[in-house]
Formats: sequence, C-alpha cells, structure tokens
Amino acid sequence: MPLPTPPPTLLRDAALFLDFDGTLVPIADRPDAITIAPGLLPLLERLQAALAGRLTLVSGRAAADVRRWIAPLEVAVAGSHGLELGTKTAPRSAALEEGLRHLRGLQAEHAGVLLEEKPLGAALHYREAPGAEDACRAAVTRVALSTGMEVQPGKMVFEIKPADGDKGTAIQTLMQRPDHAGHRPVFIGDDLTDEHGFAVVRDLGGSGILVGEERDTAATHRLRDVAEVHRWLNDACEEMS
Ligand SMILES: O=P(O)(O)OC[C@H]1O[C@H](O[C@H]2O[C@H](CO)[C@@H](O)[C@H](O)[C@H]2O)[C@H](O)[C@@H](O)[C@@H]1O
Repeated sequence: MPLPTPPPTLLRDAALFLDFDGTLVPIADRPDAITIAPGLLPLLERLQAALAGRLTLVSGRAAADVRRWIAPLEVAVAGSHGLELGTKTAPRSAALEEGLRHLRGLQAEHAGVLLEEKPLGAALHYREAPGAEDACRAAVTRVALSTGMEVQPGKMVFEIKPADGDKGTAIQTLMQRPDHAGHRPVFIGDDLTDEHGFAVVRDLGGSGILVGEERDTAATHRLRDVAEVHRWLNDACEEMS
C-alpha cells in the first residue's frame, strides 16, 4: 500500500530528527557541490524554536562538515551516521589508517572516484565513475574485513563505518535525554542508512518519513523530494505557531 503524505500536525509536541543529503539539500555530483536553499537556515531556526530545541540533524557526513554547511546557525548534529554524538572522537585505528591508504590508492587509479575521509571512517564515491562501482564495493569490503568495521551502501557510494552504532542507536540515545523523553520522535530521511532511524522511531511509537520513490521501508509516510520536504516543514511549523 502506498505510504501516505504526513499530516502537517505531525510535529506537534514531537522531537524531530532530520537527515541532510537528499532530504534537506538535493543530491549533487560531489559532496562539496551541494547548494543550500536560501530559505533552509531560517526554516531550521523556526523549527528549532517551535520544537523548544528538540531538533537534531542526523547525517552520514562528519558532524563538522554539516556544521560548516549550516553556519552560522547552531543546531544539534549527530554526524558519521549518528556515531559522532559528542564533540570528541577517538583517534583512528592503525588498521583503518592502513585501509585508508588502500582507498586513496584506488581513488588515484580510477578517474572520478572520490574518497571522503571522516573522523570515524570514509565514503568512497563513484557517482562520477559509475563503472568503478564493483571495484569500490570490493575495496570497502576489504577494509571492513581488516578493521572489523562495516560497509554502509548509499547513493552511488560505499562507506566504511564502525559497526557499533547507526542513526537508529543515535536517535534512541537522544530520546533518553530529559528534554526529549516523553515526546514522539519523527525522522525524515531518504537513503538506506536512514532505515535504521525509521525502524527505531517506529518502535518508539513515532513516525518515519521517507523522501523519494516508494521502496521496502520501515517509514510510515512519504514525501516526494527535497522541495516537498521544505514545503511540508514550513506547513508543520505554521501548525505549531
Ligand atoms: O545521511 P546523509 O546526511 O544523507 O549523508 C549520506 C551521505 O551523503 C553524502 O553523499 C551523498 O550526497 C552527495 C552530495 O549530494 C552525493 O554526491 C553522493 O553521491 C551521495 O552519496 C556525503 O558525501 C556522505 O558522506 C554521506 O554519508
């Protein structure tokens, strides 16, 4: 059965978790080529006020990267697929450093392949080199095996990340904070990494909103694209004022 459009009243008394790429900003050819719509930061600021601070961006990007894109706005960010919840991150293991050297070599071999290094892992992008998909998958899988980390597939990307957390566990942790407890979680996302978040908000009695085409998902509602997300968030914000 097709997923319904969420009602604009859904955010009343909610705790809101928002994915970044593909949800708040349209997908671009490269991670550094995204554009922030002029209305996005004012919208996030209004949401933050309407929700009394219960707003967190939960992104696959490094937290510092997301903060740089939304500056000067200050909103809570859980980066690296939810694993960067605080300000401190442990140094990379020797095995991961060795794996990154291997991935840098692969980037040098394949024109268009892009390695995005992050504090806790890395993303190997093949959007500009679709023919390198199998090589990227194999390289990232090899690093996962040698480090005990896990592969997170995404939109034209294979990522390597620690296996002991994801967007779902981040939302679970944040929902235990005193200012979130007792509120209903709502999570909006588009990619496979967001399914962990959809499953957790469903289990907590909240709602997951899938952005994009229908698919097998733990989300309960759907919005078509980034533009529709912005419109819906604006309407939901109006409802709360
Ligand atoms: O959880 P998100 O905030 O959605 O982050 C997921 C990954 O998004 C970025 O990659 C994706 O967006 C890029 C820019 O539009 C695009 O070029 C790429 O093909 C997509 O996979 C980001 O670069 C990754 O680090 C995030 O994990």
